[in-house]
Amino acid sequence: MSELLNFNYPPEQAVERVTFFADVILPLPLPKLYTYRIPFEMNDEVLVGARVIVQFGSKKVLSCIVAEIHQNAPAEYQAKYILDVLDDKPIITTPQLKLFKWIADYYMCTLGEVINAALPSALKLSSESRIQLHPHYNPEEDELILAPQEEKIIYALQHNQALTFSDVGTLLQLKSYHKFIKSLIQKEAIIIYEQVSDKFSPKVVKKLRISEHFVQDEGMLEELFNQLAPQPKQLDVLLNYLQKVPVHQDIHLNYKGITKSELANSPHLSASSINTLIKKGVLEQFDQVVSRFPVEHQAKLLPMALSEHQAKAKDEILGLFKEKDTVLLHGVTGSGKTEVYIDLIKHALDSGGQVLYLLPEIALTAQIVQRLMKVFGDKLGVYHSKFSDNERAEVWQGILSGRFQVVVGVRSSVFLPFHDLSLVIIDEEHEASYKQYDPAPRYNARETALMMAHLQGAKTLLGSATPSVETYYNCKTGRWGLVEMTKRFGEAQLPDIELVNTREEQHRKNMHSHFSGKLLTAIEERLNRKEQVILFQNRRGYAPFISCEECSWIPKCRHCAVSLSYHKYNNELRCHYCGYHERMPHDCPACGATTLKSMGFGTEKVEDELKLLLPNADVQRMDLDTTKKKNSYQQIIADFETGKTNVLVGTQMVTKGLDFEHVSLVGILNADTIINFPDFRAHERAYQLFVQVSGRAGRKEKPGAVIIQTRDPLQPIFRKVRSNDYLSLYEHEIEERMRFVYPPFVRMIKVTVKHMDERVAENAAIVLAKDLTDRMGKQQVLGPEVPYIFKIRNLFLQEVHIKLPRETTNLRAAKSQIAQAIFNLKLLPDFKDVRIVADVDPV
Ligand SMILES: Nc1ncnc2c1ncn2[C@@H]1O[C@H](COP(=O)(O)OP(=O)(O)OP(=O)(O)O)[C@@H](O)[C@H]1O
Ligand SMILES: [Zn+2]
Repeated sequence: MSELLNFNYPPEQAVERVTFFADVILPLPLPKLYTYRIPFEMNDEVLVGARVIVQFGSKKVLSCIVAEIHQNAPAEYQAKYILDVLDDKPIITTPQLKLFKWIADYYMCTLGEVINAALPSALKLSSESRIQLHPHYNPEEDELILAPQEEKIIYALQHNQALTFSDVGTLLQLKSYHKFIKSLIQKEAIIIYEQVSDKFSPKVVKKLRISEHFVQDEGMLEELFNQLAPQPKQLDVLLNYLQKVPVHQDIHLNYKGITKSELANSPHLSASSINTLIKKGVLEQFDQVVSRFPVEHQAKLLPMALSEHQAKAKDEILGLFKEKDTVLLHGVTGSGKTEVYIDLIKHALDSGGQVLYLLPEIALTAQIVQRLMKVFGDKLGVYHSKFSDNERAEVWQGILSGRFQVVVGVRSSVFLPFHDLSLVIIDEEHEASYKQYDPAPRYNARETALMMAHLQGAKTLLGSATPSVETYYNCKTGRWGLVEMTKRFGEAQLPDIELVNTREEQHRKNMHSHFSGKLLTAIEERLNRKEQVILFQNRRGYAPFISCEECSWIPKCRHCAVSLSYHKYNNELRCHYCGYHERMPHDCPACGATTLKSMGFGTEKVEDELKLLLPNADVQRMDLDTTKKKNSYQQIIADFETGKTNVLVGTQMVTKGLDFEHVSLVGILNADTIINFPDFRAHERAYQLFVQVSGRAGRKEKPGAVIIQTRDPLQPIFRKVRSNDYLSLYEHEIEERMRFVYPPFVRMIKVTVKHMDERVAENAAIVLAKDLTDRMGKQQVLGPEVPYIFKIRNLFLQEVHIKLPRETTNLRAAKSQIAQAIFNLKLLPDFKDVRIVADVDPV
């Protein structure tokens, strides 16, 4: 806790003293850094990257990060003093600060937003607004006209140093008390401040040890034995302690002590004699701070010996790293890329650097962490959002202290305080989930990690069986190195892929709900052979919408322009955009008929129906709905690994990276919705998805098969998927991108205009698009247009797309033009409450 009431700093000091100023990052979306003056006596204490406390505005006290220290007083305002210093060591490293500035710049947001996203909340400070008397206000002397409620507040403040807002509510017995606080602030009778407290709480265990004076020399211990001789039970406790903590061999062992339960864990020891010894002062209790990640994972195994192909790939990568900073490992599914990564990580750690291993999704961490833990033991840190705040803060600090040298994590791990990175691995580099949509910073962890590596002189290895077109293009043009692995590890073969025409099957009455006879038989066969099956459907819930057969009524979200999905397990209709939900009605609210029918299908329905169709299947589902709890991923994956379940149904979570020995069949229930998605990347995405999910089959000895259900088997993409022909996909795509001017030939920035009123949104977008066109030219500005989903959370949306030719654009200048256009728009009275979001490199 810091007392923050010290507003009276001593007057200006003697002249020879050097005056320093600090630019700080406040946790607010402010466009600029604020400059504060460092009180002379804190000159040595204020450090770049550490947290300090400052007063912001006239009413707020906040914690913030020092970004820079210099001697230039701000020209525009009188700098206030820093009030207090919180950290004696930086919690943000210098390369990290540089990276944060790059993110803010590149993704067009503020440093405050970056810091907010970056710091685990346990390292942010919690603050609660409180009020106190204004330092210049003396209720006894100054005459202010106060309302009776205001007088009550002042009276209370004369007797208590401070009140929280809720105290004021209780005091006045009123719900709407804020107006009195506001009025007192205006009258300068009170001020608001924030009580700041550190939220990170270390984990503490209670332990016991022999009180210090008994172990200072051997005589004392002997003396103690004599004293306790008449009490055999107590003597037993002491002997048991010494057996477990042999203090007589090494005095220092006593310092670590033992927990009470460990001490009591012996047949004839009584808890009461332990308590007596504590009371007598023979044993003392103390608190010990322990890690939330106990050191039980000593590295046990050497990495697996690399196969010839793997060793060759590794040598090629290391060779290319001599000339290039970035290399792509393009290896087919199951080619054993992970072992190559492990080998390279070992190599990097041996030479003393840090390693970051990025994965696109939590579902993937479970298996990879297991594999890495065996090799790297407790040097390995794990970082993702299913961890508690305190756990994340501990990983953060573990990297600063050098405890964790290699970290596996998802998107947000690019914010971690590395300072000596030598290798970054970006696994499944093609994944769209590396991009953050909302809120700002709307960063792509792949690009951010590349920049982080660049800033720290580290090498980056991207890996994928289905690289993104942009990445492959960088390799083809020679900017990045390329290493290929074209065969699966060992004897394993790529699976056979078969297409089932669901339109025809329907005619032949060969569809059992959403399963073709062929798929169903194939599943049954595998289960009879004690093999396993993965089924993919790209929607969660039971059905994407319901409809009345009589009157065609379809329930829609109240806040978004989408239909509500039906979730059967809780009989609910739910919006997947805003979370709005309501009970599934029994009969149609429009016409009253009882003919509501679910349309289309999601993972929940697949699970349900399969259980009916094949009663001997042990089906488990993995999607957003079944993985809300902290350990649910691990549980689902472990159950499938051990054979407790034999069919895994899921959304894109089951499609990539997972490695199961006994999966010999993969089924894609409906390929059509994936192919027909309206986006310039749709084709690429569909290819990636089909190849990745197919790649889960036949990874070890058992040969794999894939069944894809579609109404249109002649789609050219299937030919490429079946022959695993990435190159032909790439060539087709890159030609289209060139012809229709899309990335990688241009950078795109999507500007979304949002407003409650459809007309206002539309007009604002027109004005904005016009201004942008005037600035940048017709070629570069597209729109405005109404997106496919035109309303989300009660805001109507309009989009303007900007295309910036990669080779010729001055990106910084272009972004500043865009920012200026947005700024100007907001100055117009009609549009002042329009919300505008710029998304750089949208995916
Ligand atoms: N050197 C090795 N010795 C023994 N087993 C290996 C070796 N290399 C890989 N494997 C095994 O081969 C299988 C496939 O490897 P891995 O999961 O690394 O493939 P991948 O290239 O990452 O595939 P995907 O792109 O599908 O994720 C795994 O079960 C792995 O344990
Ligand atoms: Zn909604």
